[in-house]
Amino acid sequence: MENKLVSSWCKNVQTLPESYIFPPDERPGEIAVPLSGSSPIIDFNTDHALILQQVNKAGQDFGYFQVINHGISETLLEETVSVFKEFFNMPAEEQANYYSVDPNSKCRLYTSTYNYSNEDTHYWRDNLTHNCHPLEDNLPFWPEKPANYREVVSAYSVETKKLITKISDVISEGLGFEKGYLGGELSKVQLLSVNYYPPCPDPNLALGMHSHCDPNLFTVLYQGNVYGLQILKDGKWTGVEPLPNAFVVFIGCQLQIISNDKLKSVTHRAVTNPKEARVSVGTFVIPSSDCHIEPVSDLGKTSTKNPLYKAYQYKEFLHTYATKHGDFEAVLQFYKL
Ligand SMILES: O=C(O)CCC(=O)C(=O)O
Ligand SMILES: [Fe+2]
Repeated sequence: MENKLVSSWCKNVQTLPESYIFPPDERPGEIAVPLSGSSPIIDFNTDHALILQQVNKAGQDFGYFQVINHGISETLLEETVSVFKEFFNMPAEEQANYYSVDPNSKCRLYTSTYNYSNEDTHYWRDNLTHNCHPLEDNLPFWPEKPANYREVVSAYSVETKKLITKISDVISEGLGFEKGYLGGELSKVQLLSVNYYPPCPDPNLALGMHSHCDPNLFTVLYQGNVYGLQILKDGKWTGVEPLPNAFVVFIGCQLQIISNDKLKSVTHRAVTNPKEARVSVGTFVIPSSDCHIEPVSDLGKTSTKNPLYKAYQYKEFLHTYATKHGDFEAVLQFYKL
């Protein structure tokens, strides 16, 4: 397929092309929505019991939280974002080497969604996706340019893996499971998904990413310092403020089901802005495709007594999620007992 990346043609464009203008009822409207002042921020360098309590509360009330003092250096975060910016600013001929909409390809560079050719309206974003671990198996498929891509992104993947284990353990403990319960098959895959949102000529008419819940276990997102992320809270789109060096953690659909609705998965999307390119670096923690998923009671040993959802294999969930076009409410209804 022809290279349609927004980053490869948008620099010469002053008005938003028709195919990026959403119908009036789907537009983000005034983008200066109030940022969520009560946004849950959790300091990972504090009392362990307090962290467990805060993670549980945020997962129940908000479906996401921001983590500060997580142990990943500011320098590495800056270097990582700068490598991705360079990647998305390479000449179109270079980018074309990585362009792929094949969901089975080991490294995918595409624009809007995988469904570009059938979309009514396109999203103002490009995306690069590849697996991270084990590094030695996956690294050969990663971009070779910019020259330091593999070195910097390896370091980032290793550090985020450590953070993912910390987060996974506090969520496990907070739910009353033993430490490590959410590791293993439930967290088998670490998928890197980098979004690039170039400055947009008319952010009130366009969207960067569609409204969705993450279908996986949980997601760790570094959104840098440019605003664009919004969550749907009490029926209103609310901004998630970019905090210096913070990670946003989203409770995924699988955690909502495993926790029998104790934790909630929150609907979110991305809007654009006219001035600054925005890079968001998502790491999706994903169960193996054969992984057995069901609501689990305390200590994670037996199925819960009053399960709200029936058991399934993760790959079945993905199939249902696709047939329901990512509508999580409809998917939940499908698995409801
Ligand atoms: O760009 C963002 O802030 C949102 C990214 C996101 O929700 C995702 O990649 O699933
Ligand atoms: Fe997401």
